[in-house]
Amino acid sequence: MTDETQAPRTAVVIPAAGRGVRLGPGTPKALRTLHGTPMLVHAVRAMAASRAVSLVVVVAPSDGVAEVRAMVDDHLHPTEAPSFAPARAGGGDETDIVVVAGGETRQESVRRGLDALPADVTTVLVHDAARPLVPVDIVDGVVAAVRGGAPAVVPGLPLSDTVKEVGALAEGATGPGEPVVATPERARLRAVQTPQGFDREALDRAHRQGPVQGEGATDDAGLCERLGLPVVVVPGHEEAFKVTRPLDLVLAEAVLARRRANDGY
Ligand SMILES: Nc1ccn([C@@H]2O[C@H](COP(=O)(O)OP(=O)(O)OP(=O)(O)O)[C@@H](O)[C@H]2O)c(=O)n1
Ligand SMILES: C[C@](O)(CO)[C@H](O)COP(=O)(O)O
Repeated sequence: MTDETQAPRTAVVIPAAGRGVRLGPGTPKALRTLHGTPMLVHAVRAMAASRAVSLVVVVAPSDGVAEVRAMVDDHLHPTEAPSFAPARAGGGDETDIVVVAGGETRQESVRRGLDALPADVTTVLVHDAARPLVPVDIVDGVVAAVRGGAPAVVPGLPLSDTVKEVGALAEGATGPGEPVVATPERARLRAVQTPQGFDREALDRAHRQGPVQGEGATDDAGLCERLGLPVVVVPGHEEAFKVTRPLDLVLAEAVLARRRANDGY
């Protein structure tokens, strides 16, 4: 329950508890470095660059909470101050950072982050640590859409590939490939990114509903769709891509190098 007498407050939950299996063996993905800085720190900075964001909840690997807390303090609280003042577009207040332990799935990690939010938070963003380079304009666009009345907002981009739906091969069957069962109309598809933005009450409700069958909900907006809530897509950005496979690391380093050359980032 939120206190209507207080100013609306926006918080971000950053799930960062994944292992990064698709990236290959090594340190958990969110703790790997890009241009010498952990991916998670890039992601926190990207969120805190928005004037709207006053609290970030980082969801760390359950065996790495102390390490992540120390990393956050090293990179973002160098003077032991209780909160950190990021380089915001246009200046602004400071951002508090809380670190909590994650779960076995992304969905469980997000729920644990939601459980850590104070009562006065009315708008929640959920942002993958694995999307460290999202520009602040995208964050602001999502927040504006939620504050404008949309209960669930996702940034998205049109696809450049044609997408095929495939069926499963019958048990024991062999064949030259997976059978194609449909080709959805590409113009109506969007590849969705994060941060996804929500009315806090709607997202809490979506996370409290029963278990999801099959692959599960691969994003938080999907849980809202199951409740029948309207979800809208706002423009995403190509630099908000998810670092998933080794080639994505090469792209991320190249984007950072271009930013550094262009504006000394
Ligand atoms: N149990 C989990 C699994 C994922 N995540 C987070 O959810 C985001 C998106 O997930 P993904 O890119 O799939 O990350 P991983 O699960 O680490 O990757 P993989 O599936 O390759 O192991 C990441 O920031 C990841 O840290 C999480 O907090 N808790
Ligand atoms: C939430 C997400 O980033 C939206 O595209 C995506 O669904 C996460 O998927 P992952 O398999 O957990 O990386």
